[in-house]
Amino acid sequence: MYDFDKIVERRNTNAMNTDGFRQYIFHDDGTMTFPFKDEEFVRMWVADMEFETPEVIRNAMKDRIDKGIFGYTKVFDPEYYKAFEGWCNRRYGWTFPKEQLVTSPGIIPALYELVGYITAPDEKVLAVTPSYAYFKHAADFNGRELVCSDLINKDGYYTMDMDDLAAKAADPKTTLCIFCNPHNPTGRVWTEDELKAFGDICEKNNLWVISDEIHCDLTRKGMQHTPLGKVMPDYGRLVTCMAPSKTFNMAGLMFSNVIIRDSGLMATWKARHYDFENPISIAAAQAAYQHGEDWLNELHDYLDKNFAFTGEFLKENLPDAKYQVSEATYLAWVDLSAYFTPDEDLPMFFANEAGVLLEGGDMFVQNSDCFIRLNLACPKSVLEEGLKRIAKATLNK
Ligand SMILES: Cc1ncc(COP(=O)(O)O)c(C/N=C2\CONC2=O)c1O
Repeated sequence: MYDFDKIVERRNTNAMNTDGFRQYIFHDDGTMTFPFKDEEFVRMWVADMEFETPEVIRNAMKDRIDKGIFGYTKVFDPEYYKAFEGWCNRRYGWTFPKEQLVTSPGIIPALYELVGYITAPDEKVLAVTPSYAYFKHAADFNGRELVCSDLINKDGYYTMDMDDLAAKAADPKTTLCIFCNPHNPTGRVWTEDELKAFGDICEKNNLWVISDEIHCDLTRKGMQHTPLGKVMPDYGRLVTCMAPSKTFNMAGLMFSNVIIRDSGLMATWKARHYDFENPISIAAAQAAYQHGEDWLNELHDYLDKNFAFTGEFLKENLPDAKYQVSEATYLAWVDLSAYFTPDEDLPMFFANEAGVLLEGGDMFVQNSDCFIRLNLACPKSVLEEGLKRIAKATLNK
């Protein structure tokens, strides 16, 4: 019903994906040159999708535009809470009272604020690694030390090192954990048992936890996301972050959900957070949760096929690459340590030798040497071209 094979032109739309890669990946000041024109690159880096945002969402945005005025706006209409809470209840069997829900122009801005609201200047933030770099940036921005607990990698399947987490959580100066559930970049969907073990460590050490669940709607068929709040139903020091931005390719609309249980932290948020919102973003998010399910189900089918194709391709063309289908996200995490050494700059190599833009190596804080992360949320034809170029450049190096 939906055309995920369609190539959508993104240039001249101020897209990070097409125009921001030099600065973000290579910290370039605009002088860097490559043996490829910008339009010749296969873009598999930043986590947004090459698929059109569902028409049902775009129609809701157009309807709001037709109302004609875009003055100061907040989420006053209870229909938004009903749509989002209904989504969580239907899909995850999890719910929360309306007074715990606030919104933020993105989860990263919320993390930047919450680290400052929750931790004192001399306190530390805990995260598992490899990690989405912005977890470290949120600590850095607030002048807090990030303490890393390396995930255990067993043939491409990652698990939490509970003994290491327990030891690091026991430090009285470590007061907050930013937890990625599901996990970017390894793609893990944490099981209830893993979440309970993690939750026990947090509870024993009275740790604040921000559970970043932005990827929760993007699971492979048969995988079930469990909100951390579901296995810690009575834990007051939990903040849960979710958003339609990854799910429906609307990150540019800057709209996400923050569920704060602690009344004291909520009071601080309400006192310090600038809570006006973009009226078109509210309309889009509400339509996503009310009417986005059909499109999402078809997206799941398409992504599952892209992950399966990637596995077959690597087995045939880069047999020493280690790869497991990600249980969630649209990001493939590929171990190329059989072909590269830790000192090699993989994003630079693949940009110059393959004309592929990807993230990898030390872009994920630590515990990520020789890995590349591939965005598979693109038409199959684009994925195939990207994989062919990656394999050719790797084998010819
Ligand atoms: C775990 C996680 N949290 C938050 C965000 C961003 O939230 P926002 O501020 O957009 O609401 C991302 C986006 N991840 C990206 C974006 O580009 N590459 C990535 O890995 C993410 O992976």
